Amino acid sequence: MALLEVKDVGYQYPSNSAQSITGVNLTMAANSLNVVIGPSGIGKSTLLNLIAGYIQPQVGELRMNGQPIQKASWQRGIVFQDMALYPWLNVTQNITFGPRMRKMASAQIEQRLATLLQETGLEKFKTSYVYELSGGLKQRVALAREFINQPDILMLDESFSALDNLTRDEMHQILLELWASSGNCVIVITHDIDEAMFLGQNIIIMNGKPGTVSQTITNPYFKVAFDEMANNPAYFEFRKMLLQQIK
Ligand SMILES: Nc1ncnc2c1ncn2[C@@H]1O[C@H](COP(=O)(O)OP(=O)(O)OP(=O)(O)O)[C@@H](O)[C@H]1O
Repeated sequence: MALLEVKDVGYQYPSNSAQSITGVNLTMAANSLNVVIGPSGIGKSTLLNLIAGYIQPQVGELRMNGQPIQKASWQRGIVFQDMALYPWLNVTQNITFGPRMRKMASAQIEQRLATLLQETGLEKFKTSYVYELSGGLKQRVALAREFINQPDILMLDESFSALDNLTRDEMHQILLELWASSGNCVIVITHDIDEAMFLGQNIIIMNGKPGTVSQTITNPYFKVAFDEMANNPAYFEFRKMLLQQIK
């Protein structure tokens, strides 16, 4: 059974006269890394909100591990671009806030925290307050804060789009490492075709009017850096094909 099943889902915001998404079908496996691309306003964030359980579809259904998704849960975390970290808490307190609230055993929290601080390179900042950190470091805290929950599904909504290229490349490596060591299902929304091609084991294409999922493609260039492909016409053909799909 797939970890996530989305069946014939349609959604219309109560305040909107138009349908936002329609007829969305997709499945995702545990331990998969999925990137959703599509033009602005096509319904990518709406799809994440539905998977998170923040909103409920008027048509169709979403299931996780066979169970209907009916409300928000720490088992489906979202990292937003603005992150919403707690400025009055330090890095460690931000990362451990969720598990402490859920009364996870301290020893387990400490163990997960130590691993995450090491994987994200945040060890030397563990007592810093988040207002003291750069944008890239804040994103690391935001990722660690979700990965510490070991959610079944972890979603990133344009999380890296405000970062400079170098910092974004670092974040890609950190995300890949966290994904590989956690075994979570990760879903990334991006506008950036090169980010999609690097991070997407599966690339999910949304287009149409109202928006829908038209294709899920197994990406032959998963984890392949753009720079390594300068002389590879097949890579650029694939990139062009993706761009045409999301025009
Ligand atoms: N809270 C809301 N109330 C009413 N309509 C909304 C709301 N949020 C989104 N929409 C509409 O639903 C459609 C899909 O929006 P959504 O934000 O999911 O698209 P998106 O692909 O994530 O866009 P972007 O890439 O620009 O963030 C759009 O037409 C948008 O105007």
